[in-house]
Formats: sequence, C-alpha cells, structure tokens
Amino acid sequence: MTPMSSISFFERFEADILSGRKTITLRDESESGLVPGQELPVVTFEQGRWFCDIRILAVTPLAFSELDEEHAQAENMSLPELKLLIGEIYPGLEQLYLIRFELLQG
Ligand SMILES: CC(=O)Nc1ccn([C@H]2C[C@H](O)[C@@H](CO)O2)c(=O)n1
Repeated sequence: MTPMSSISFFERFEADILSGRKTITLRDESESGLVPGQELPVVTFEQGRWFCDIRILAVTPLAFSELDEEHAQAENMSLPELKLLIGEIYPGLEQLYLIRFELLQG
C-alpha cells in the first residue's frame, strides 16, 4: 500500500475540523494505513486546497454496526446523520476504520 502523504475531507467539514469539534473520521481500508504519530496535511476533497495539519492518534477497525453516540459526537453530528453519511460515502460497507486525530495548525 502506498503511504498516504495527505488526507482529504469534504469542504463542508472544514470549519468543524478547524474548531476542534470534529476529532475522528471513518474511512475504508484504502485509508487505513495511517500510523499513530504521523503528521500530515489536510486538503479539501473538492479543490485539493490545504487548510490544516493533523497528527494521527489512533487507527482502529470499527464495524458499521458498532457506530454509537460517542462516534457521532466526535464527528459533531447525530448518530442517524452519521450512519446516513457513511452509507452515502461507502454504500454497503461494513468494515470501517476509525481514525482519531488532533489539530496541529490551521
Ligand atoms: C474520498 C473520501 O472518502 N473522502 C471523505 C470521507 C469521509 N469524510 C468525512 C465524512 C465524515 O465526517 C467522516 C466519516 O467518514 O469523514 C470526508 O470528509 N471525506
């Protein structure tokens, strides 16, 4: 697997990340190779525009069926909103990876 040199987020989550309200992201296996302690730039998915750097704190496998209120809170949304969003981004995918991160600069 090629090491990731940046991570992208949809522009609509930029403000939540910069304010520290969003501290996790759920991704598929293709983005599960991040390593705790790794620092990397964050860019928008739409334009590839840099907007901050983050440090990876943990990468943990998590099943869609295990999503709970704590995950939703760390995403700054309700659990139904989070499940709907994940279903739209990764239709039918059960095996997700929970990536915890901290904001370094924005
Ligand atoms: C290309 C791609 O998958 N981009 C993504 C995936 C996820 N996110 C956000 C949406 C949610 O807040 C969490 C959970 O997946 O991460 C994203 O911004 N961009």
